Amino acid sequence: MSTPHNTAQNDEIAKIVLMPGDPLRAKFIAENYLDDPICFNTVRNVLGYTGAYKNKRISVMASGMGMPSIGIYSYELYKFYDVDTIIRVGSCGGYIPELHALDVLLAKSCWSESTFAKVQSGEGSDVQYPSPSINQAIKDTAKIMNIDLKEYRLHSSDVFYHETNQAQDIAIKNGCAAVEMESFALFHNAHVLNKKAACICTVSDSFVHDENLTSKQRENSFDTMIKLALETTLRI
Ligand SMILES: O=P(O)(O)O[C@H]1O[C@H](CO)[C@@H](O)[C@H]1O
Ligand SMILES: O=c1cc[nH]c(=O)[nH]1
Repeated sequence: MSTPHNTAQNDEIAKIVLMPGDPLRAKFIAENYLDDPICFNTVRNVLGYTGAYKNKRISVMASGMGMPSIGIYSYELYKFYDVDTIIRVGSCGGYIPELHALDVLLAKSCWSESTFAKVQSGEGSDVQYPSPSINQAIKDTAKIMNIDLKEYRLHSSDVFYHETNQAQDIAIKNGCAAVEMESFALFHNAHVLNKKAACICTVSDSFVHDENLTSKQRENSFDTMIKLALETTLRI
C-alpha cells in the first residue's frame, strides 16, 4: 500500500518509530545508529528508514514541522501501517532558567492553544498526555544510563515567530517549561487510535539565556536523546 505522503509497503515499517521533526535528523539517526537502514520514504523529502538497533527492528521517520504535518504522518503510521508506538525525538526552546542547551526533557503532558484536537475528533481538551507505559520505560532507561532526564509539561505551539510575548506568558501560566510544535497532535492521534506515544526533546535554545544551537547541531548533536530513545525501544 501507499498513501499520498508515504510510499512504504505495509511490512517496510517497524512497530516502533522514532520521529524527529527534521528529515536530516531522521537520516542522521538511521545512518549513524541503525544497522542496515533502508529508506522507505522520500515523498516531499520527509525521509523514513527502517533498520535494526541491537537486533531490534526500528524505524525512524521525520514528521516535518508543526501539528498539521505530524498529524498527517503519525495518523498514517498508526492507522495504515499498524505502527504501535511513536517516540518523538525533537528540539525545544527553554522558557525557564533551569533549562539549558542540550538538556534532555521528557514530556509529562503538553498544553496547546491549538484547535487540532477539537477539529480532529471533537475532543476539546487543551492538555494531551503521553502513554504512561512508554514514559515509564524512558524514565527507567534514563536511570540505567545515568541520564539527567528532566520531566516537564511542554507547550505545543502553532507559531514559531511571535510579535509579542503574550503566547509565551500564557503557556508559562499553564505550567509549560519549554516550547515545541508537535507533541499535542501526536499524543492526541495516539489517544484516538488507541496507540502509544511519547516525546523526548533536547533543548536547542533558551528564552532566558543566550544559548542557541545551529541548524547543524539540531541535526546531529542530540546523541544523548537518540541513545535514550533507542535503548528504550529494547524495553517496550
Ligand atoms: O527539531 P524538531 O524536532 O523539528 O522540533 C522543533 O523544531 C522545529 C522548529 O524549529 C519544530 O518542529 C519544533 O517542534
Ligand atoms: O524555540 C524553539 C525551539 C525549538 N522548537 C520550537 O518550537 N521553538
